[in-house]
Amino acid sequence: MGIEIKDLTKVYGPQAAVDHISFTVGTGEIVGFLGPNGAGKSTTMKIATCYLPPTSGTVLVNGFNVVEDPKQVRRQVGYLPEHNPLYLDMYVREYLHFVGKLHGLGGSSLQTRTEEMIQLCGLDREKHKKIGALSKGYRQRVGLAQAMIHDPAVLILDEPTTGLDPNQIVEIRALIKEVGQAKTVLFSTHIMQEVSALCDRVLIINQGKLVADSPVAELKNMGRKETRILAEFEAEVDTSPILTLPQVQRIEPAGLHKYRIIATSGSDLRSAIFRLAGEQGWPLVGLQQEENSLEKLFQDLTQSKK
Ligand SMILES: Nc1ncnc2c1ncn2[C@@H]1O[C@H](COP(=O)(O)OP(=O)(O)OP(=O)(O)O)[C@@H](O)[C@H]1O
Repeated sequence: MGIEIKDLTKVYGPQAAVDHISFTVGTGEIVGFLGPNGAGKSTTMKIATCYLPPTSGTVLVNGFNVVEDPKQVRRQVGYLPEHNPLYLDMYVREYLHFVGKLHGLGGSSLQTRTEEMIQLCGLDREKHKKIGALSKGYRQRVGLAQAMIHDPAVLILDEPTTGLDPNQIVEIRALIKEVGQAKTVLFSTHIMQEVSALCDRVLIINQGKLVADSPVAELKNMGRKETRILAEFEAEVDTSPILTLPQVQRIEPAGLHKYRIIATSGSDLRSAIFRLAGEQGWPLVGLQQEENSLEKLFQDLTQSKK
């Protein structure tokens, strides 16, 4: 079931911050939500977590409608908002207890869930501190712990790694990956490597409109009219026999003893080139199919519409 969004629009005055978007996030999927500043990511996430009403369209979270059944939606969903508002004067454990109680937990299940979240989110060493005394990374962990305390099936995380140092980024990503094995996760980010590292699928939104919804691997080949293979040799070689391979269009120099072989789209010529190198006695040391960079693709999809 996961998240089902159909023809969602949110209008602020004259501006359509979200403009007729539709997508689904299936159970057990981790999906990255990308877009430039002001594209409509947070607005979409706030609607899916019942913090904002939609102007029109339908949003279902695990089958429950955000407008008709917000109580059920809140039970199904854990939300880490962009600015992660926390009560800085509360102690970590006290705060998690407080949030757990808001979700209707009590007695031993409240104690157990709080301890589980402290362990899962790596908060054990910091659990006796006030939230105000924690570093940004640890506050983010508290934010994740509060989002998961009621064991929701769906997690919606708005820029969960923004402002963290590289070590903390790696740790929070690992945590998302771990919890994502059992839950549906939609998270927004500006970091392309994060999408490659974490996601099954990526959504790109620009000026309120969805401009891509695709598996990460497919996205890397999107818009590509040709296949490019980078071949590296130990010494200079006469590459003209490569031009006789079917589908090869041209060869360009790409550095010392390196050549970029350009072929028609969809053809993977690596094994043919490997065989040819053996026949010709070429000292081949590297053979690699080049992918689109996600950064470039993101620019293409989000700048052309401005
Ligand atoms: N309460 C509001 N009133 C008026 N306009 C708003 C309001 N909230 C958001 N907007 C506008 O809606 C658009 C989408 O904003 P949103 O916060 O959803 O973008 P975003 O993709 O999350 O951006 P960022 O990456 O910068 O967080 C922006 O132009 C923003 O100024």
